[in-house]
Amino acid sequence: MTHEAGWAHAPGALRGPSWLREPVDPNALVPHLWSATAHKDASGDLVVGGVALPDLAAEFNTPAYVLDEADFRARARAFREAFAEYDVYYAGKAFLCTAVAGWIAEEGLHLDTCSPGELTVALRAGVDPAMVGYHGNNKSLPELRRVVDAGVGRVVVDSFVEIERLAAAAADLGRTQTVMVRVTAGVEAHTHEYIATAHEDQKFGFSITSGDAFEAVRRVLDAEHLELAGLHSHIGSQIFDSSGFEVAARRVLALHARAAAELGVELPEMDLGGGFGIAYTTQDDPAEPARLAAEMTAIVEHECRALGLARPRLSIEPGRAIAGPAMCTVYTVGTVKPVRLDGGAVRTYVSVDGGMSDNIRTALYDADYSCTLAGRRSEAPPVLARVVGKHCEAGDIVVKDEFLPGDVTPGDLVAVPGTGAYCRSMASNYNHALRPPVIAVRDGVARVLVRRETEDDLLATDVGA
Ligand SMILES: Cc1ncc(COP(=O)(O)O)c(C=O)c1O
Ligand SMILES: N[C@@H](CCCC[NH3+])C(=O)O
Repeated sequence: MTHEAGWAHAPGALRGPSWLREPVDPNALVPHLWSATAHKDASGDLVVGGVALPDLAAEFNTPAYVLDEADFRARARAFREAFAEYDVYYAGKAFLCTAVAGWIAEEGLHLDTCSPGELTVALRAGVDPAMVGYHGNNKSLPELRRVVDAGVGRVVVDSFVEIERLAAAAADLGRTQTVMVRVTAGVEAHTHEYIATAHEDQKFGFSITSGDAFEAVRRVLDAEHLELAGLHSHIGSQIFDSSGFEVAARRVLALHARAAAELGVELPEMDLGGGFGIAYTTQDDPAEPARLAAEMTAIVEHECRALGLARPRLSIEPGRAIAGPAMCTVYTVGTVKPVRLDGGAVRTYVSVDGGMSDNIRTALYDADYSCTLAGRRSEAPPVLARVVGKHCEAGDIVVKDEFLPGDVTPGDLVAVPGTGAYCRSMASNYNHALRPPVIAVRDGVARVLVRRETEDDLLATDVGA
């Protein structure tokens, strides 16, 4: 059923951004935006992992993050299999909890961490420390001592002072620590400025252009208790094609070649980072891991041949592409407010019981999301809606533009797909909001991985008057 002649297309009606289309069937899902097990049943209930979201909402309340375990595992496995000759590090910053760290280990992936808290979760889950990587642009000496002491497989260094600290920590503990040097390859990733990381004017890595990266290689090689494995480059996030990786690989391998020529060392490893994009809306068309693997491998092989280098062992660090599509957030609608704009068009503001505290990405990166009614069918003509939260900010927007049935009403459930990456992990207690639980669903069973916060949790850190 289409709604080309529907309410939303009445003269003066808002049409939204040019890429946004009215749903062909508002009672169906756009499959590539949802986790693999998600579908709508005959009554319009959204079912994920065999669990109907109205049942889940009744048991666990809303808002709630719903994690499709089979989908998460399948994506992790797809990366591991497509990049079988690589080490695949799941970037835990996207979403991490003890259960998920365990799934990553069970699926045979490495785990990338970048804070003491993430490392704690990995160790608590029983992940082999040798399978863990450690990142960060400001690691303290006590932090590095702990990392070395834990036996973390590799540390990616990001500054000269850190090389000194890490060497001191390793010497002190009588260990040899494997190290990667993070370099900025000078690539402009076509993504939001705040999530691009390989251009020169930002905080991460050693610049190849300025010579700092070569100097860092020299210093790590000179440090008695450090073992240099290779170079690391992460060009940014939500990247859809391999052209940025191609330029980065070429520049990083040129530095491998310089190290071989001038310092006499062939570096055995290279990491091309994460950043693989996912579909948040119908405008996004991400590449499959197999295609990415083939393209990236071809690039590296070609460059190595041209430079006369043996191909280094490769690694990557996908986060979003594994966790993102595996999760959705379910909310309850609290109010519906048609707002008449200049020119007479109407935007329907649908307020839900969460917002920027459980998904900051719309406010922070101007990110686009989509959504659907999750608890009933509707034949009402669609209206252009904006799904907003309950925080004290006009920018508290979850979904900027989406067509929802015109009869959307308080009490309806609304689900937003693609919230597995950087939503729970960047959630806050703004306005003393309680961070929502993460509920794993699989084969008809729902289980809590992270429980909902309580007001007692909030008060626990407030020591009182
Ligand atoms: C060093 C590093 N590796 C991996 C990632 C994961 O990126 P993504 O979740 O976009 O794959 C990030 C985050 O951007 C990162 O900074
Ligand atoms: N947090 C960002 C990506 C950058 C994270 C890691 N460097 C996002 O939500 O897209």
